[in-house]
Amino acid sequence: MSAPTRDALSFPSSSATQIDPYLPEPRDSSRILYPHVTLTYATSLDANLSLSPGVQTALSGAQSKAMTHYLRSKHSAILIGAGTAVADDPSLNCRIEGVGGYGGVGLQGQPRPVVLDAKGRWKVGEHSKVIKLAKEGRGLGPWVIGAQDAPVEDGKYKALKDAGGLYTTLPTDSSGHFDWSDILKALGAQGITSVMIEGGGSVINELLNPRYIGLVDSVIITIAPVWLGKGGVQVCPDARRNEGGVKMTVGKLNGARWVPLGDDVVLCGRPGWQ
Ligand SMILES: NC(=O)C1=CN([C@@H]2O[C@H](COP(=O)(O)OP(=O)(O)OC[C@H]3O[C@@H](n4cnc5c(N)ncnc54)[C@H](O)[C@@H]3O)[C@@H](O)[C@H]2O)C=CC1
Ligand SMILES: Nc1nc(O)c(N)c(N[C@@H]2O[C@H](COP(=O)(O)O)[C@@H](O)[C@H]2O)n1
Repeated sequence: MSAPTRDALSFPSSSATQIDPYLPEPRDSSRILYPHVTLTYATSLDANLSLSPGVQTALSGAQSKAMTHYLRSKHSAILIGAGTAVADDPSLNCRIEGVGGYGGVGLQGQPRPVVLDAKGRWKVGEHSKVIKLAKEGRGLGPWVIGAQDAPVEDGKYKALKDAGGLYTTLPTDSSGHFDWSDILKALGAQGITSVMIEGGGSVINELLNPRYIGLVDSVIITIAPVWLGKGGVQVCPDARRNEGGVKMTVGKLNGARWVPLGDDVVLCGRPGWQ
């Protein structure tokens, strides 16, 4: 057991029971091929994730932030795109009271950070928060997924390896993108049974695209009572169109549940089409 820490967060069980139906079953071995996918992010009233690309913007209040860390404790991995890794220098660990590093045993309850970095944009190293936390025993080392022909700067493999992480590659299509089925199968092959995908804008809009929406099990959105204005990183997926280019259907959340948390509201549901 590690000593409880001052920065540990807590999330009341009365709120947790409202979110739990949207979360993966613990240790669900049927999810080996394709992990359970929870898409989750915080947005403004005008559907922005941040003020502008590359700018970290705090939207979640204290209670919804604790909810995000509760979600992190319920997934075996947490995935972001390189744009978010570069903008935010995120910690990507779980800081809820009782997980490993925050009062719990070993690294129990800590999710594996995964960063999609097809073009080698994220200069991860000793200075990165996620690396420091892994070395302090407060998080797992990150896995970085690059393109097979992407440049890898000196020291990247070592920095990741020393922190218990790794660098791996996947094939890309002609526009340099991984196929999401390949990403999820690669995680499943490493024993990941559930992944929480936090963003940023490109990642979320891709997964809400009609082509991929079937891979997403749950969506959990924190809506903060602010407007960020034009020029932000916006959640706005491609529409589903017929051959003539006319919009056919609208995406929607089935089984929607609204959970007020402080000044924010958390919307949970299962994605589908109307
Ligand atoms: N409010 C919130 O909950 C969140 C806000 N953010 C914000 O979002 C912004 C970053 O968003 P974006 O610039 O859109 O970047 P992003 O985080 O979506 O990363 C985009 C990059 O990820 C890689 N990538 C994504 N999908 C890929 C695929 N299928 N195949 C290969 N590589 C892929 C590529 O390198 C691409 O350039 C930041 O300002 C950050 O602060 C990020 C996460 C959550
Ligand atoms: N839930 C949530 N609320 C916000 O207001 C946010 N800006 C984000 N951003 C995401 O959280 C990551 C930061 O995590 P750490 O606290 O550094 O562990 C960031 O990278 C985004 O994915 N999320």
